[in-house]
Amino acid sequence: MQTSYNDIPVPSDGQAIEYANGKYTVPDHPIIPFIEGDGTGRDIWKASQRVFDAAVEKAYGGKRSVKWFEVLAGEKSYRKTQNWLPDDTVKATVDFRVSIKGPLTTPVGGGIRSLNVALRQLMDLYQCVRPVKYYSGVPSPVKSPEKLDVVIFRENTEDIYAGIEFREGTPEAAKFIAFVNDEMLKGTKKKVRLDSGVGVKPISITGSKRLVRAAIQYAIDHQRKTVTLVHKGNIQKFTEGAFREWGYEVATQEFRAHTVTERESWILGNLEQNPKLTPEENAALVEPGIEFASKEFGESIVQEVRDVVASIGATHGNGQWKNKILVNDRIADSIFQQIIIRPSDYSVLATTNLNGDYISDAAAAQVGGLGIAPGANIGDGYAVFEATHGTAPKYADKDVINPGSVMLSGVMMFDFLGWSEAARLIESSMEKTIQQKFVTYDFERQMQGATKAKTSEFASRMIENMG
Ligand SMILES: NC(=O)C1=CN([C@@H]2O[C@H](COP(=O)(O)OP(=O)(O)OC[C@H]3O[C@@H](n4cnc5c(N)ncnc54)[C@H](OP(=O)(O)O)[C@@H]3O)[C@@H](O)[C@H]2O)C=CC1
Ligand SMILES: O=C(O)CCC(=O)C(=O)O
Ligand SMILES: [Mg+2]
Repeated sequence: MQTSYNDIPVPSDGQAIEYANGKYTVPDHPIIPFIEGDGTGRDIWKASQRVFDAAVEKAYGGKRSVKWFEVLAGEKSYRKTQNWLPDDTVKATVDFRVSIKGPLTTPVGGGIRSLNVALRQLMDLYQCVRPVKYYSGVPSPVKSPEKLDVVIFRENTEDIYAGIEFREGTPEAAKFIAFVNDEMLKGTKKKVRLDSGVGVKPISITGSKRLVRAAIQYAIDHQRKTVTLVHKGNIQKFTEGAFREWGYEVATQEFRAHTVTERESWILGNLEQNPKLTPEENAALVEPGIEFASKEFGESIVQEVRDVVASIGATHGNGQWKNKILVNDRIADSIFQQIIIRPSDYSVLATTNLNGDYISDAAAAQVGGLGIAPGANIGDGYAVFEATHGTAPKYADKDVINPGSVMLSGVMMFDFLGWSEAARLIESSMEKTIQQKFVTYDFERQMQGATKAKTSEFASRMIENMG
Protein backbone atom coordinates (compact mmCIF):
# COMPACT_ATOMS: atom_id res chain seq x y z
CA MET A 1 0.00 0.00 0.00
CA GLN A 2 1.35 3.46 -0.91
CA THR A 3 1.41 6.37 1.54
CA SER A 4 0.15 8.77 -1.15
CA TYR A 5 -1.62 8.49 -4.49
CA ASN A 6 -1.38 11.29 -7.09
CA ASP A 7 0.75 13.08 -4.43
CA ILE A 8 -2.25 13.20 -2.09
CA PRO A 9 -1.37 11.60 1.27
CA VAL A 10 -3.55 8.72 2.49
CA PRO A 11 -5.40 9.68 5.71
CA SER A 12 -3.23 8.47 8.55
CA ASP A 13 -6.06 7.94 11.03
CA GLY A 14 -8.00 5.27 9.08
CA GLN A 15 -7.58 1.69 7.89
CA ALA A 16 -8.17 -0.09 4.58
CA ILE A 17 -11.18 -2.34 4.05
CA GLU A 18 -10.01 -5.92 3.54
CA TYR A 19 -11.43 -8.79 1.52
CA ALA A 20 -10.80 -12.53 1.78
CA ASN A 21 -12.81 -15.67 0.95
CA GLY A 22 -15.70 -13.67 -0.44
CA LYS A 23 -16.07 -11.49 2.69
CA TYR A 24 -15.23 -7.86 3.41
CA THR A 25 -13.77 -6.83 6.76
CA VAL A 26 -14.72 -3.25 7.50
CA PRO A 27 -12.79 -1.37 10.20
CA ASP A 28 -14.57 1.28 12.28
CA HIS A 29 -12.68 4.05 10.49
CA PRO A 30 -12.34 2.88 6.89
CA ILE A 31 -10.43 4.88 4.29
CA ILE A 32 -12.83 5.37 1.39
CA PRO A 33 -11.52 6.93 -1.82
CA PHE A 34 -13.83 9.32 -3.62
CA ILE A 35 -13.79 10.91 -7.07
CA GLU A 36 -15.59 14.23 -6.92
CA GLY A 37 -16.65 14.12 -10.60
CA ASP A 38 -16.97 16.70 -13.35
CA GLY A 39 -19.70 19.30 -13.89
CA THR A 40 -22.42 19.02 -11.27
CA GLY A 41 -20.33 16.35 -9.53
CA ARG A 42 -18.62 19.13 -7.55
CA ASP A 43 -21.82 20.49 -5.97
CA ILE A 44 -23.26 17.02 -5.50
CA TRP A 45 -20.18 15.63 -3.78
CA LYS A 46 -19.93 18.55 -1.31
CA ALA A 47 -23.56 18.08 -0.31
CA SER A 48 -23.37 14.29 -0.17
CA GLN A 49 -20.23 14.14 1.94
CA ARG A 50 -21.83 16.39 4.58
CA VAL A 51 -24.89 14.17 4.71
CA PHE A 52 -22.81 10.96 4.88
CA ASP A 53 -20.70 12.29 7.74
CA ALA A 54 -23.75 13.54 9.64
CA ALA A 55 -25.53 10.19 9.29
CA VAL A 56 -22.49 8.21 10.44
CA GLU A 57 -21.94 10.55 13.39
CA LYS A 58 -25.62 10.38 14.37
CA ALA A 59 -25.75 6.58 14.00
CA TYR A 60 -22.49 5.71 15.78
CA GLY A 61 -21.61 8.76 17.93
CA GLY A 62 -17.93 8.81 16.91
CA LYS A 63 -17.37 5.05 17.27
CA ARG A 64 -17.33 4.85 13.50
CA SER A 65 -16.33 7.40 10.87
CA VAL A 66 -15.35 7.44 7.21
CA LYS A 67 -11.87 8.71 6.39
CA TRP A 68 -12.50 10.20 2.95
CA PHE A 69 -9.58 10.12 0.57
CA GLU A 70 -9.78 12.14 -2.64
CA VAL A 71 -8.50 10.44 -5.77
CA LEU A 72 -8.29 12.22 -9.10
CA ALA A 73 -10.08 11.54 -12.36
CA GLY A 74 -11.59 13.58 -15.16
CA GLU A 75 -11.13 17.30 -15.67
CA LYS A 76 -9.72 18.00 -12.20
CA SER A 77 -7.16 15.27 -12.72
CA TYR A 78 -6.24 16.47 -16.20
CA ARG A 79 -5.66 19.98 -14.93
CA LYS A 80 -3.34 18.73 -12.17
CA THR A 81 -1.62 15.75 -13.78
CA GLN A 82 -2.29 15.98 -17.56
CA ASN A 83 -3.81 12.53 -17.16
CA TRP A 84 -7.57 11.83 -17.25
CA LEU A 85 -7.40 8.63 -15.22
CA PRO A 86 -4.00 8.26 -13.53
CA ASP A 87 -2.69 4.81 -12.64
CA ASP A 88 -2.59 5.93 -9.00
CA THR A 89 -6.36 6.47 -9.04
CA VAL A 90 -7.01 2.95 -10.28
CA LYS A 91 -4.45 1.62 -7.76
CA ALA A 92 -6.17 3.45 -4.89
CA THR A 93 -9.63 2.14 -5.80
CA VAL A 94 -8.12 -1.37 -5.97
CA ASP A 95 -6.08 -1.06 -2.76
CA PHE A 96 -8.95 0.37 -0.68
CA ARG A 97 -11.57 -1.88 -2.35
CA VAL A 98 -14.69 0.24 -1.80
CA SER A 99 -15.03 3.73 -3.24
CA ILE A 100 -17.59 6.22 -4.48
CA LYS A 101 -17.49 8.52 -7.47
CA GLY A 102 -19.31 11.41 -9.08
CA PRO A 103 -20.03 11.47 -12.82
CA LEU A 104 -17.26 12.05 -15.37
CA THR A 105 -17.67 13.68 -18.77
CA THR A 106 -17.32 11.70 -22.00
CA PRO A 107 -17.37 13.73 -25.23
CA VAL A 108 -19.62 12.39 -28.02
CA GLY A 109 -17.76 11.53 -31.23
CA GLY A 110 -14.05 12.27 -30.84
CA GLY A 111 -11.94 12.93 -27.74
CA ILE A 112 -11.30 10.60 -24.84
CA ARG A 113 -13.21 7.35 -24.36
CA SER A 114 -15.34 7.03 -21.25
CA LEU A 115 -13.38 7.14 -18.00
CA ASN A 116 -16.38 5.61 -16.24
CA VAL A 117 -16.32 2.61 -18.55
CA ALA A 118 -12.52 2.42 -18.36
CA LEU A 119 -12.60 2.18 -14.56
CA ARG A 120 -15.26 -0.57 -14.69
CA GLN A 121 -13.19 -2.55 -17.19
CA LEU A 122 -9.81 -2.01 -15.51
CA MET A 123 -11.20 -3.19 -12.17
CA ASP A 124 -13.42 -5.86 -13.74
CA LEU A 125 -16.50 -4.43 -12.00
CA TYR A 126 -18.78 -6.71 -13.97
CA GLN A 127 -22.10 -5.94 -12.29
CA CYS A 128 -23.72 -2.54 -12.64
CA VAL A 129 -26.45 -2.74 -10.01
CA ARG A 130 -29.15 -0.07 -10.17
CA PRO A 131 -32.13 -0.34 -7.84
CA VAL A 132 -35.19 1.62 -8.93
CA LYS A 133 -37.87 2.16 -6.33
CA TYR A 134 -40.29 4.84 -5.32
CA TYR A 135 -39.80 7.18 -2.36
CA SER A 136 -43.00 8.60 -1.01
CA GLY A 137 -43.63 12.23 -1.96
CA VAL A 138 -41.48 12.19 -5.11
CA PRO A 139 -43.30 13.56 -8.15
CA SER A 140 -43.64 11.06 -10.99
CA PRO A 141 -45.05 11.12 -14.52
CA VAL A 142 -46.98 7.85 -13.94
CA LYS A 143 -50.12 7.16 -11.90
CA SER A 144 -48.78 4.48 -9.55
CA PRO A 145 -45.01 4.90 -9.34
CA GLU A 146 -44.87 2.81 -6.14
CA LYS A 147 -45.64 -0.29 -8.19
CA LEU A 148 -42.18 -0.21 -9.73
CA ASP A 149 -39.53 -1.82 -7.54
CA VAL A 150 -36.85 -3.38 -9.69
CA VAL A 151 -33.13 -3.94 -9.39
CA ILE A 152 -31.31 -3.76 -12.71
CA PHE A 153 -28.23 -5.97 -13.10
CA ARG A 154 -26.43 -4.64 -16.15
CA GLU A 155 -23.40 -6.41 -17.59
CA ASN A 156 -20.66 -3.83 -17.19
CA THR A 157 -17.55 -4.90 -19.08
CA GLU A 158 -18.37 -5.90 -22.65
CA ASP A 159 -20.95 -5.38 -25.43
CA ILE A 160 -20.43 -2.24 -27.52
CA TYR A 161 -18.70 -0.67 -24.49
CA ALA A 162 -15.63 -2.77 -25.36
CA GLY A 163 -14.68 0.26 -27.48
CA ILE A 164 -13.60 -1.76 -30.53
CA GLU A 165 -14.62 0.71 -33.20
CA PHE A 166 -13.07 2.03 -36.38
CA ARG A 167 -13.84 5.44 -37.77
CA GLU A 168 -15.22 5.73 -41.30
CA GLY A 169 -12.55 6.54 -43.86
CA THR A 170 -9.57 5.20 -41.87
CA PRO A 171 -7.28 2.43 -43.14
CA GLU A 172 -8.40 0.31 -40.15
CA ALA A 173 -12.06 0.61 -41.12
CA ALA A 174 -11.22 -0.17 -44.76
CA LYS A 175 -9.21 -3.26 -43.72
CA PHE A 176 -11.95 -4.45 -41.38
CA ILE A 177 -14.69 -3.97 -43.98
CA ALA A 178 -12.63 -5.68 -46.68
CA PHE A 179 -12.10 -8.69 -44.38
CA VAL A 180 -15.80 -8.90 -43.53
CA ASN A 181 -16.98 -8.44 -47.12
CA ASP A 182 -14.35 -10.56 -48.84
CA GLU A 183 -13.87 -13.34 -46.28
CA MET A 184 -16.78 -13.57 -43.88
CA LEU A 185 -19.58 -12.61 -46.26
CA LYS A 186 -18.09 -14.17 -49.39
CA GLY A 187 -20.78 -15.84 -51.47
CA THR A 188 -23.64 -14.01 -49.70
CA LYS A 189 -25.63 -10.98 -50.76
CA LYS A 190 -24.74 -9.16 -47.53
CA LYS A 191 -22.17 -6.39 -47.75
CA VAL A 192 -20.99 -3.66 -45.40
CA ARG A 193 -21.04 -0.30 -47.19
CA LEU A 194 -17.53 0.96 -47.81
CA ASP A 195 -18.32 4.35 -46.25
CA SER A 196 -19.26 2.83 -42.89
CA GLY A 197 -17.81 3.26 -39.45
CA VAL A 198 -17.74 -0.18 -37.82
CA GLY A 199 -17.78 -1.59 -34.30
CA VAL A 200 -17.59 -4.98 -32.61
CA LYS A 201 -20.06 -6.19 -30.00
CA PRO A 202 -18.52 -9.00 -27.98
CA ILE A 203 -20.86 -10.90 -25.63
CA SER A 204 -19.14 -13.80 -23.90
CA ILE A 205 -20.25 -16.85 -21.93
CA THR A 206 -18.02 -15.64 -19.07
CA GLY A 207 -19.45 -12.12 -18.99
CA SER A 208 -23.06 -13.19 -19.40
CA LYS A 209 -23.06 -16.08 -16.96
CA ARG A 210 -21.35 -14.28 -14.09
CA LEU A 211 -23.79 -11.37 -14.42
CA VAL A 212 -26.88 -13.59 -14.45
CA ARG A 213 -25.42 -15.62 -11.58
CA ALA A 214 -25.11 -12.43 -9.51
CA ALA A 215 -28.68 -11.41 -10.39
CA ILE A 216 -30.17 -14.76 -9.37
CA GLN A 217 -28.11 -14.87 -6.19
CA TYR A 218 -29.40 -11.38 -5.36
CA ALA A 219 -32.98 -12.56 -5.94
CA ILE A 220 -32.41 -15.49 -3.57
CA ASP A 221 -30.76 -13.34 -0.89
CA HIS A 222 -33.43 -10.63 -1.06
CA GLN A 223 -36.54 -12.82 -1.52
CA ARG A 224 -37.29 -11.44 -4.96
CA LYS A 225 -39.81 -13.40 -7.01
CA THR A 226 -38.64 -13.01 -10.61
CA VAL A 227 -35.48 -12.55 -12.64
CA THR A 228 -36.06 -11.31 -16.19
CA LEU A 229 -33.37 -11.70 -18.85
CA VAL A 230 -33.57 -8.62 -21.07
CA HIS A 231 -32.10 -8.96 -24.57
CA LYS A 232 -32.61 -8.21 -28.24
CA GLY A 233 -32.08 -11.82 -29.21
CA ASN A 234 -34.64 -11.90 -32.00
CA ILE A 235 -32.37 -9.65 -34.06
CA GLN A 236 -28.86 -10.24 -32.65
CA LYS A 237 -29.06 -13.97 -32.27
CA PHE A 238 -25.47 -14.83 -31.39
CA THR A 239 -24.85 -11.98 -28.96
CA GLU A 240 -28.12 -10.90 -27.32
CA GLY A 241 -29.80 -14.25 -28.05
CA ALA A 242 -26.81 -16.09 -26.63
CA PHE A 243 -27.00 -13.95 -23.47
CA ARG A 244 -30.56 -15.24 -23.02
CA GLU A 245 -29.55 -18.87 -23.59
CA TRP A 246 -26.60 -18.67 -21.21
CA GLY A 247 -28.82 -16.96 -18.66
CA TYR A 248 -31.28 -19.84 -18.74
CA GLU A 249 -28.37 -22.28 -18.44
CA VAL A 250 -27.24 -20.57 -15.25
CA ALA A 251 -30.79 -20.66 -13.87
CA THR A 252 -31.45 -24.33 -14.63
CA GLN A 253 -27.96 -25.77 -14.11
CA GLU A 254 -26.59 -23.74 -11.20
CA PHE A 255 -29.74 -22.72 -9.28
CA ARG A 256 -32.05 -25.65 -10.05
CA ALA A 257 -33.51 -25.95 -6.56
CA HIS A 258 -34.39 -22.24 -6.49
CA THR A 259 -35.70 -21.52 -9.98
CA VAL A 260 -38.39 -22.34 -12.48
CA THR A 261 -38.33 -20.94 -15.99
CA GLU A 262 -41.46 -19.41 -17.45
CA ARG A 263 -41.87 -22.26 -19.96
CA GLU A 264 -41.38 -24.85 -17.22
CA SER A 265 -44.05 -23.09 -15.16
CA TRP A 266 -46.48 -23.32 -18.10
CA ILE A 267 -45.80 -27.03 -18.61
CA LEU A 268 -46.18 -27.85 -14.90
CA GLY A 269 -49.18 -25.51 -14.55
CA ASN A 270 -50.97 -27.11 -17.52
CA LEU A 271 -50.49 -30.53 -15.96
CA GLU A 272 -51.86 -29.34 -12.64
CA GLN A 273 -54.99 -28.01 -14.36
CA ASN A 274 -55.45 -31.30 -16.18
CA PRO A 275 -53.38 -34.24 -14.88
CA LYS A 276 -54.54 -36.38 -17.84
CA LEU A 277 -52.93 -34.03 -20.41
CA THR A 278 -50.68 -35.88 -22.85
CA PRO A 279 -47.22 -34.46 -23.69
CA GLU A 280 -48.57 -33.64 -27.19
CA GLU A 281 -51.55 -31.71 -25.77
CA ASN A 282 -49.31 -29.91 -23.32
CA ALA A 283 -46.89 -28.98 -26.12
CA ALA A 284 -49.78 -27.50 -28.13
CA LEU A 285 -50.70 -25.27 -25.15
CA VAL A 286 -47.10 -24.15 -24.60
CA GLU A 287 -46.49 -23.42 -28.30
CA PRO A 288 -49.73 -22.24 -29.95
CA GLY A 289 -49.73 -22.91 -33.71
CA ILE A 290 -47.44 -25.92 -33.33
CA GLU A 291 -49.60 -27.86 -35.82
CA PHE A 292 -48.43 -25.52 -38.57
CA ALA A 293 -44.73 -25.86 -37.70
CA SER A 294 -42.31 -28.49 -39.03
CA LYS A 295 -42.54 -32.06 -37.73
CA GLU A 296 -39.07 -31.73 -36.13
CA PHE A 297 -40.06 -28.55 -34.31
CA GLY A 298 -43.27 -30.17 -33.02
CA GLU A 299 -41.32 -33.17 -31.78
CA SER A 300 -38.77 -30.97 -30.06
CA ILE A 301 -41.52 -29.26 -28.04
CA VAL A 302 -43.09 -32.59 -27.06
CA GLN A 303 -39.62 -33.73 -25.97
CA GLU A 304 -39.20 -30.50 -23.98
CA VAL A 305 -42.45 -31.28 -22.12
CA ARG A 306 -41.29 -34.83 -21.38
CA ASP A 307 -37.87 -33.60 -20.18
CA VAL A 308 -39.36 -30.98 -17.85
CA VAL A 309 -41.76 -33.48 -16.27
CA ALA A 310 -39.01 -36.09 -15.91
CA SER A 311 -36.37 -33.74 -14.52
CA ILE A 312 -38.32 -31.45 -12.18
CA GLY A 313 -41.82 -32.94 -11.94
CA ALA A 314 -41.07 -34.31 -8.46
CA THR A 315 -39.29 -31.23 -7.07
CA HIS A 316 -41.26 -28.46 -8.80
CA GLY A 317 -44.60 -30.10 -9.72
CA ASN A 318 -47.90 -29.97 -7.79
CA GLY A 319 -47.60 -26.24 -7.34
CA GLN A 320 -44.13 -26.31 -5.77
CA TRP A 321 -42.87 -24.20 -8.68
CA LYS A 322 -44.96 -21.30 -7.40
CA ASN A 323 -42.50 -20.90 -4.52
CA LYS A 324 -39.48 -20.75 -6.82
CA ILE A 325 -37.91 -17.72 -8.46
CA LEU A 326 -39.50 -17.34 -11.89
CA VAL A 327 -36.83 -16.81 -14.55
CA ASN A 328 -38.28 -15.37 -17.74
CA ASP A 329 -37.04 -13.23 -20.58
CA ARG A 330 -38.27 -10.20 -22.46
CA ILE A 331 -37.09 -8.56 -25.63
CA ALA A 332 -35.51 -5.19 -24.88
CA ASP A 333 -38.06 -3.00 -26.68
CA SER A 334 -40.92 -4.83 -24.96
CA ILE A 335 -39.50 -4.35 -21.46
CA PHE A 336 -39.69 -0.55 -21.82
CA GLN A 337 -43.48 -0.70 -22.13
CA GLN A 338 -43.84 -3.62 -19.70
CA ILE A 339 -42.29 -1.74 -16.78
CA ILE A 340 -44.74 1.11 -17.36
CA ILE A 341 -47.86 -0.97 -17.94
CA ARG A 342 -47.17 -3.99 -15.67
CA PRO A 343 -44.52 -2.74 -13.22
CA SER A 344 -45.40 -5.24 -10.49
CA ASP A 345 -44.55 -8.18 -12.76
CA TYR A 346 -40.86 -7.30 -12.65
CA SER A 347 -38.41 -7.49 -9.82
CA VAL A 348 -34.85 -8.17 -11.01
CA LEU A 349 -33.74 -7.41 -14.57
CA ALA A 350 -30.52 -9.00 -15.87
CA THR A 351 -29.34 -7.43 -19.08
CA THR A 352 -26.54 -6.80 -21.50
CA ASN A 353 -24.61 -3.56 -21.18
CA LEU A 354 -26.32 -1.25 -23.71
CA ASN A 355 -29.86 -2.36 -22.86
CA GLY A 356 -29.05 -1.84 -19.20
CA ASP A 357 -27.79 1.67 -19.86
CA TYR A 358 -31.05 2.59 -21.63
CA ILE A 359 -33.45 0.91 -19.24
CA SER A 360 -31.70 2.45 -16.19
CA ASP A 361 -32.55 6.02 -17.23
CA ALA A 362 -36.06 5.09 -18.40
CA ALA A 363 -36.93 3.24 -15.19
CA ALA A 364 -35.50 6.09 -13.11
CA ALA A 365 -37.85 8.52 -14.89
CA GLN A 366 -40.84 6.47 -13.76
CA VAL A 367 -40.04 6.99 -10.06
CA GLY A 368 -39.06 10.66 -10.31
CA GLY A 369 -36.05 11.01 -12.58
CA LEU A 370 -32.29 10.94 -12.66
CA GLY A 371 -32.09 13.03 -9.50
CA ILE A 372 -32.89 9.94 -7.46
CA ALA A 373 -31.20 7.10 -9.36
CA PRO A 374 -28.41 5.34 -7.45
CA GLY A 375 -26.06 2.59 -8.52
CA ALA A 376 -23.02 0.46 -7.84
CA ASN A 377 -20.33 -1.16 -9.96
CA ILE A 378 -19.40 -4.43 -8.29
CA GLY A 379 -16.71 -7.00 -8.95
CA ASP A 380 -15.26 -9.82 -6.89
CA GLY A 381 -13.67 -7.95 -4.00
CA TYR A 382 -14.18 -4.42 -5.34
CA ALA A 383 -17.03 -1.94 -5.50
CA VAL A 384 -17.34 1.58 -6.86
CA PHE A 385 -20.62 3.30 -6.07
CA GLU A 386 -21.94 5.92 -8.50
CA ALA A 387 -25.17 7.53 -9.64
CA THR A 388 -26.93 6.55 -12.88
CA HIS A 389 -26.85 10.11 -14.22
CA GLY A 390 -24.04 12.06 -15.85
CA THR A 391 -22.47 15.46 -15.26
CA ALA A 392 -25.52 17.53 -16.35
CA PRO A 393 -23.04 20.28 -17.36
CA LYS A 394 -25.54 23.12 -17.82
CA TYR A 395 -26.13 23.11 -14.05
CA ALA A 396 -22.44 22.87 -13.05
CA ASP A 397 -21.40 24.98 -10.03
CA LYS A 398 -24.86 26.60 -9.75
CA ASP A 399 -25.72 24.75 -6.52
CA VAL A 400 -29.08 23.66 -7.97
CA ILE A 401 -28.73 20.02 -8.97
CA ASN A 402 -30.42 17.18 -7.09
CA PRO A 403 -27.76 15.33 -5.06
CA GLY A 404 -30.20 12.46 -4.32
CA SER A 405 -28.65 9.89 -6.65
CA VAL A 406 -25.16 10.09 -5.16
CA MET A 407 -26.65 10.20 -1.65
CA LEU A 408 -28.65 7.04 -2.39
CA SER A 409 -25.53 5.48 -3.93
CA GLY A 410 -24.03 6.21 -0.49
CA VAL A 411 -26.98 4.40 1.08
CA MET A 412 -26.11 1.38 -1.08
CA MET A 413 -22.47 1.71 -0.01
CA PHE A 414 -23.27 1.86 3.70
CA ASP A 415 -25.58 -1.16 3.37
CA PHE A 416 -22.77 -2.95 1.52
CA LEU A 417 -20.41 -2.15 4.42
CA GLY A 418 -22.97 -3.38 6.95
CA TRP A 419 -23.56 0.17 8.29
CA SER A 420 -27.30 -0.08 7.81
CA GLU A 421 -28.13 2.37 10.64
CA ALA A 422 -26.37 5.17 8.72
CA ALA A 423 -28.01 4.04 5.48
CA ARG A 424 -31.52 4.17 6.98
CA LEU A 425 -30.87 7.63 8.44
CA ILE A 426 -29.92 9.00 5.00
CA GLU A 427 -32.88 7.35 3.32
CA SER A 428 -35.45 8.43 5.90
CA SER A 429 -34.16 12.01 6.15
CA MET A 430 -34.28 12.31 2.35
CA GLU A 431 -37.83 11.01 2.26
CA LYS A 432 -38.84 13.37 5.06
CA THR A 433 -37.27 16.36 3.28
CA ILE A 434 -39.12 15.51 0.07
CA GLN A 435 -42.38 15.07 1.97
CA GLN A 436 -41.82 18.55 3.43
CA LYS A 437 -41.80 19.68 -0.22
CA PHE A 438 -38.34 21.15 0.21
CA VAL A 439 -36.81 19.94 -3.03
CA THR A 440 -34.39 20.82 -5.82
CA TYR A 441 -35.59 22.31 -9.14
CA ASP A 442 -36.21 18.95 -10.85
CA PHE A 443 -38.85 17.93 -8.32
CA GLU A 444 -40.12 21.45 -7.61
CA ARG A 445 -41.16 21.94 -11.24
CA GLN A 446 -43.37 18.85 -11.04
CA MET A 447 -44.92 19.56 -7.60
CA GLN A 448 -47.65 21.87 -6.36
CA GLY A 449 -46.67 24.23 -3.52
CA ALA A 450 -43.07 23.07 -3.19
CA THR A 451 -40.11 25.22 -2.11
CA LYS A 452 -37.18 25.21 -4.52
CA ALA A 453 -34.05 24.31 -2.54
CA LYS A 454 -30.44 24.69 -3.55
CA THR A 455 -28.30 21.55 -3.53
CA SER A 456 -26.57 22.69 -0.34
CA GLU A 457 -29.86 23.69 1.33
CA PHE A 458 -31.40 20.31 0.54
CA ALA A 459 -28.41 18.62 2.23
CA SER A 460 -28.67 20.93 5.29
CA ARG A 461 -32.39 20.19 5.67
CA MET A 462 -31.68 16.48 5.44
CA ILE A 463 -29.14 16.80 8.24
CA GLU A 464 -31.68 18.74 10.36
CA ASN A 465 -34.24 16.03 9.63
CA MET A 466 -31.95 13.37 11.07
CA GLY A 467 -33.03 14.81 14.43
N1 LIG B 1 -21.44 7.40 -14.86
C1 LIG B 1 -21.15 8.56 -15.37
O1 LIG B 1 -20.22 9.24 -14.94
C2 LIG B 1 -21.98 9.07 -16.48
C3 LIG B 1 -21.48 10.09 -17.24
N2 LIG B 1 -22.22 10.62 -18.25
C4 LIG B 1 -21.62 11.75 -18.99
O2 LIG B 1 -22.22 12.97 -18.50
C5 LIG B 1 -22.21 13.95 -19.53
C6 LIG B 1 -23.58 14.61 -19.67
O3 LIG B 1 -24.48 13.64 -20.16
P1 LIG B 1 -26.02 13.92 -20.46
O4 LIG B 1 -26.39 13.15 -21.63
O5 LIG B 1 -26.28 15.38 -20.42
O6 LIG B 1 -26.78 13.19 -19.27
P2 LIG B 1 -26.95 13.62 -17.76
O7 LIG B 1 -27.42 12.41 -17.03
O8 LIG B 1 -25.74 14.27 -17.23
O9 LIG B 1 -28.10 14.73 -17.79
C7 LIG B 1 -29.25 14.66 -18.59
C8 LIG B 1 -30.40 15.39 -17.93
O10 LIG B 1 -30.86 14.56 -16.85
C9 LIG B 1 -31.26 15.37 -15.77
N3 LIG B 1 -30.36 15.13 -14.63
C10 LIG B 1 -29.15 14.53 -14.64
N4 LIG B 1 -28.65 14.48 -13.42
C11 LIG B 1 -29.55 15.04 -12.60
C12 LIG B 1 -29.60 15.29 -11.21
N5 LIG B 1 -28.60 14.93 -10.39
N6 LIG B 1 -30.69 15.91 -10.72
C13 LIG B 1 -31.70 16.26 -11.52
N7 LIG B 1 -31.72 16.06 -12.84
C14 LIG B 1 -30.65 15.45 -13.38
C15 LIG B 1 -31.17 16.82 -16.25
O11 LIG B 1 -32.42 17.08 -16.87
P3 LIG B 1 -33.10 18.53 -17.01
O12 LIG B 1 -32.27 19.27 -18.00
O13 LIG B 1 -34.46 18.22 -17.52
O14 LIG B 1 -33.12 19.18 -15.70
C16 LIG B 1 -30.06 16.72 -17.27
O15 LIG B 1 -30.05 17.77 -18.18
C17 LIG B 1 -21.74 13.24 -20.79
O16 LIG B 1 -20.38 13.54 -20.96
C18 LIG B 1 -21.93 11.78 -20.48
O17 LIG B 1 -21.06 10.96 -21.20
C19 LIG B 1 -23.50 10.19 -18.52
C20 LIG B 1 -24.04 9.17 -17.78
C21 LIG B 1 -23.31 8.50 -16.73
O1 LIG C 1 -19.46 6.89 -19.33
C1 LIG C 1 -20.29 7.65 -19.79
O2 LIG C 1 -19.99 8.77 -20.20
C2 LIG C 1 -21.74 7.25 -19.86
C3 LIG C 1 -22.02 6.00 -19.10
C4 LIG C 1 -23.45 5.81 -18.83
O3 LIG C 1 -24.32 6.40 -19.42
C5 LIG C 1 -23.83 4.87 -17.78
O4 LIG C 1 -23.00 4.14 -17.27
O5 LIG C 1 -25.02 4.83 -17.45
MG1 LIG D 1 -26.29 5.85 -18.78
